[in-house]
Amino acid sequence: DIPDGWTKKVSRSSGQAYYVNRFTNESQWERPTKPAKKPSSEKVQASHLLVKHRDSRRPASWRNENITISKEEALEQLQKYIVQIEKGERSFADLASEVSDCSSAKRGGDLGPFGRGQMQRPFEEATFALKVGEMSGIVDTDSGVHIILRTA
Ligand SMILES: N=C(N)NCCC[C@H](NC(=O)[C@@H]1CCC/C1=C/[C@H](COP(=O)(O)O)NC=O)C(N)=O
Repeated sequence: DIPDGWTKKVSRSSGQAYYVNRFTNESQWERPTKPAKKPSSEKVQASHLLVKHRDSRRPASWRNENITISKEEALEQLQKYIVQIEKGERSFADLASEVSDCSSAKRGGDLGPFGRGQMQRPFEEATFALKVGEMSGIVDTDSGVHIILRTA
């Protein structure tokens, strides 16, 4: 029969067998060859500074009800913020609270603890790859362009 963690089902439309990962509920046509992986329950905590642009999924924020800058312009702004933080001219939280286009700006950019599957994938991958206390480079999501500071 099939490896642990998988359920075999038959597609009503095609009569084909398919396999469901009991932990993630993801399904696949291919017959699984190894046990289904349990998503780790590991939590991380991070703050971010988000600069939205006209192609953002929601081009509006607490500080600007109609965001029209181009993605190129947003990247230039973010690059300047990175330099200010790396030179120690501004703290991450201080700058995020002033310029971040996310409501988390009110909390210095803090998003609170989160596990896998909660944030957009590029943001999640970048955060989980950081050590605690480390700042990311520029991370691109449907929300806009971000820098991330992992805090826990
Ligand atoms: N669990 C917490 N704290 N809140 C739920 C987060 C939902 C999550 N959000 C994101 O992935 C974006 C990118 C990283 C942070 C983030 C914040 C967005 C960015 O702004 P928006 O594009 O939404 O206008 N504002 C709030 O959600 C998602 N799966 O869409």
